Amino acid sequence: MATSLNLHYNVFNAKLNLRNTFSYEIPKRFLSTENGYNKTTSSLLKVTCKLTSDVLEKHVIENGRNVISEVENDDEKISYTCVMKFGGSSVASAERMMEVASLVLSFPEERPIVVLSAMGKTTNKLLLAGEKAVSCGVTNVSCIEELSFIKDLHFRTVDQLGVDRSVVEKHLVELEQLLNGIAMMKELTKRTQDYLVSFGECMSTRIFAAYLNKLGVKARQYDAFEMGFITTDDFTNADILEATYPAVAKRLHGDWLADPAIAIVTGFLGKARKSCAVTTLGRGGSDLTATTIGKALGLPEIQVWKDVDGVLTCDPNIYPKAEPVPFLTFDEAAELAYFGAQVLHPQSMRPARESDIPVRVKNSYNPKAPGTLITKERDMSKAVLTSIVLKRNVTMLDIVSTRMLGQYGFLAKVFSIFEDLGISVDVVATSEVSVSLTLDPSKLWSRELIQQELDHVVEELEKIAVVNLLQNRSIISLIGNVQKSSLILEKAFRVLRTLGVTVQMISQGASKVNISLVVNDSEADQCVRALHEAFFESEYSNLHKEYTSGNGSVAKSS
Ligand SMILES: Nc1ncnc2c1ncn2[C@@H]1O[C@H](COP(=O)(O)OP(=O)(O)O)[C@@H](O)[C@H]1O
Ligand SMILES: N[C@@H](CC(=O)OP(=O)(O)O)C(=O)O
Repeated sequence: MATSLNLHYNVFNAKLNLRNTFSYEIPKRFLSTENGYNKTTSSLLKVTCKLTSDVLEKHVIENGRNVISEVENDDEKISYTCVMKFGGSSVASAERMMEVASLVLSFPEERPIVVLSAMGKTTNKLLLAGEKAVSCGVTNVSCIEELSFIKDLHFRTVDQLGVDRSVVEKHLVELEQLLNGIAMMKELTKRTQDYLVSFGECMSTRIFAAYLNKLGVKARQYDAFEMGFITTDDFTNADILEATYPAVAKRLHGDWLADPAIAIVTGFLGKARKSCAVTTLGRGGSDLTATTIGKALGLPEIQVWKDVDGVLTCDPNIYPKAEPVPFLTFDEAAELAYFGAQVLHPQSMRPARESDIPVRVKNSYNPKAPGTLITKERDMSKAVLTSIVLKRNVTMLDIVSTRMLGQYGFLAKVFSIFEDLGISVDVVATSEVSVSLTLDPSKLWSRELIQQELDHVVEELEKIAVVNLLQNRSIISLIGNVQKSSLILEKAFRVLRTLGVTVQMISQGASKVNISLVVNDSEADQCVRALHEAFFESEYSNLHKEYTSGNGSVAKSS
């Protein structure tokens, strides 16, 4: 196999000095006559050189591209070929773990890194157990229902899988000790909360690795906080730092070269750079773990396995007729996740987009379904609406200038108030003297914006403006081709008018893939269902298809 690589010139040089050999073709533009390249030969030159972990690492860091799958080695491929993330629902029981194991092993040509979330609803149970421990008193910790549930689930799972109980015993003892500590201190800090929830992923990965080993498949378990995931110290919502990429690449490649084994990595976790304590990446953060590993190793594909047939046209819990979306761009997926589609972590697209690695969302309950492929670009010529997303419990502010400040000064002051208070703004619409905006309902991913903070925002804004605070609003985001915004809006407004719903704010995002509408919370579900029917099910959707394929026009057909 000889494939062209976007090799950096000096990496190419470095590679020529090596002993073990592999070969690939390098595009002419990356070659120099200094390396003995003869310009009269073909545009691609086949190069033979040695591969070491240093070279792999350097190449991956400098090029962000996959070498592993492109490298030819006479005997075997060199290292990992793909990352597969399985969420909590995919590993909720022993039965599910067996299915995931057979799914992983059904790709014998792959050498996967498997990222796992905690089993089922373990993270929620751990959080609840922590809250109960704060107030239940030390003597009652062992009676916390959620602790018993977690113990039962994990012991039952290891027993059913036929692996030794010692795989999780130590963690379950430590978990109870931690809950005792929380009960004693009558306090659950965010730092302790992160340590508490980390037990979920630490146990699921240990069980799964032990099970693969029992099957005779060599697997090695990794705690992300011990293998190079370095984050900010923002407990419960930490950001991954750049140093993570080389550290993770070095660790995984080094271990593979020393002793090849399937890697089983805890999702969602990291290690705080300053305090060195365990951090979490925000709820649903295992998706981000997977894309980070994909980027670190420059893998050809990142697979995210869920309990649905891919990213759907809307949340199936709101409307069960939601259908899979076959293709998405990174921008669409990021916008969709940010505006509330639970299916992907809001930050998870960033590493994939930065390294241009396709992300495939698949269903572990239905592996044959094609799923959703997320890439940098896709053919948008026929795309109108891709998905409808709902974000509930949004607070909206109408801020009208008292003209104390000029136009620039007014907007600058408004946004500096939000910055000072550390509150994220979602959707914004401005006129010369007023601005309407919505606030992220969870200033931090896990915590509600509290009334006291809102009062403080209003107090600050009232120094320069007349402020109207509107709560219990929802943002309906129409993700799709904003080039067709007239068509989308025409149809959306017709639907909303039929329902008698007043749209309180509209914003067309700079991303060019999102039009957001603000409505009352109480009307939101009904709007999503009606919009879904109109865009994806009714004769209207056929009208769209006709229109977008150039066979008709809205004016003519309507
Ligand atoms: N647009 C959407 N497409 C697909 N799933 C969605 C969407 N919006 C919400 N969901 C919900 O997200 C769930 C999958 O996300 P999540 O529970 O985080 O998966 P996992 O735990 O397997 O990673 C689905 O079961 C579905 O209920
Ligand atoms: N277990 C964590 C991390 C995660 O990503 O979970 P899931 O993949 O099940 O959404 C959570 O519940 O938030």
